[in-house]
Amino acid sequence: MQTTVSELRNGVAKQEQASVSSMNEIAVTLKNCSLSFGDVPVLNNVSLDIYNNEFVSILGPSGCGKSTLLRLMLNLLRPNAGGEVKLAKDLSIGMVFQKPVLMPWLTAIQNIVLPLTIGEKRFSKKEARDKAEGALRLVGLQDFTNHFPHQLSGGMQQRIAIARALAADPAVLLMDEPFGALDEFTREKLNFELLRLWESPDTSLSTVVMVTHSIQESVIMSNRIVMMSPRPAGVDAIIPVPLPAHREVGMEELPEYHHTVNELRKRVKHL
Ligand SMILES: Nc1ncnc2c1ncn2[C@@H]1O[C@H](COP(=O)(O)OP(=O)(O)OP(=O)(O)O)[C@@H](O)[C@H]1O
Repeated sequence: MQTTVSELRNGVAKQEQASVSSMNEIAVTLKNCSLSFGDVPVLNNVSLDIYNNEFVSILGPSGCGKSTLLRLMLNLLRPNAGGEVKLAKDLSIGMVFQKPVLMPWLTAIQNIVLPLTIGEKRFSKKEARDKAEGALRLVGLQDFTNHFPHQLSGGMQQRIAIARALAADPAVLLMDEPFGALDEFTREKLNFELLRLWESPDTSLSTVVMVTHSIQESVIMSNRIVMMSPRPAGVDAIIPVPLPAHREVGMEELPEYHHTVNELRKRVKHL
């Protein structure tokens, strides 16, 4: 069936694809990945498939190895012998960290342009500027192009960091507690802004993997939740979230939401 533009705008198409993700192509796969820092084992035989078009959250006890898992996916770390990390061919990957890590002496747009003009996949200055302007529009900060980080709120700075990652047109976005440093109000606002960006036909983004400490955030945002065990971490459970595909404010009232939150709480107690 042909997808209409309005369906896409409503975010239905991407989300529906996610709900049948088991039939979709794999975006990132980890097979039998163990990893140690010196003689400290951090990951223990982690196998995980992340599908195109899905939103996956990673939960687990502090220090269990969630960031390490993202760094494996990003190819910044290699697993021990016998482990394998594969990114589907031609898929580009972006990363957003807990803190926005902006250069204080550069304006909002200069912070986004800079990484586009260095490294392997380099754009011309004009292309980089156009992409950065587009990304600022996506996150609603087009009127703050020439502001410096100290002139922006914490939430706005994190939006710049998201825009910086999106400007490079990633298909897969890895996020390490992206909203952990924000107040509850800003955090909830950005949760839904991120979902709308993920659904939007104006971005190349199809897959998000997000580390979070918040059970509630993971349930409201994800299609599946990966619960990690304590270090050396393995996959304790993978929990599908039975909420309607298009997430909206107020779904926290639904029984499916409470059921999933309670199930995760019980699991956390037994870890
Ligand atoms: N570069 C490194 N060298 C040595 N040890 C490291 C390094 N990076 C992480 N570790 C250790 O690996 C373990 C897992 O760290 P990681 O940051 O992946 O955990 P996490 O689950 O993301 O933690 P948190 O939830 O607290 O952010 C920790 O014990 C940490 O001290």
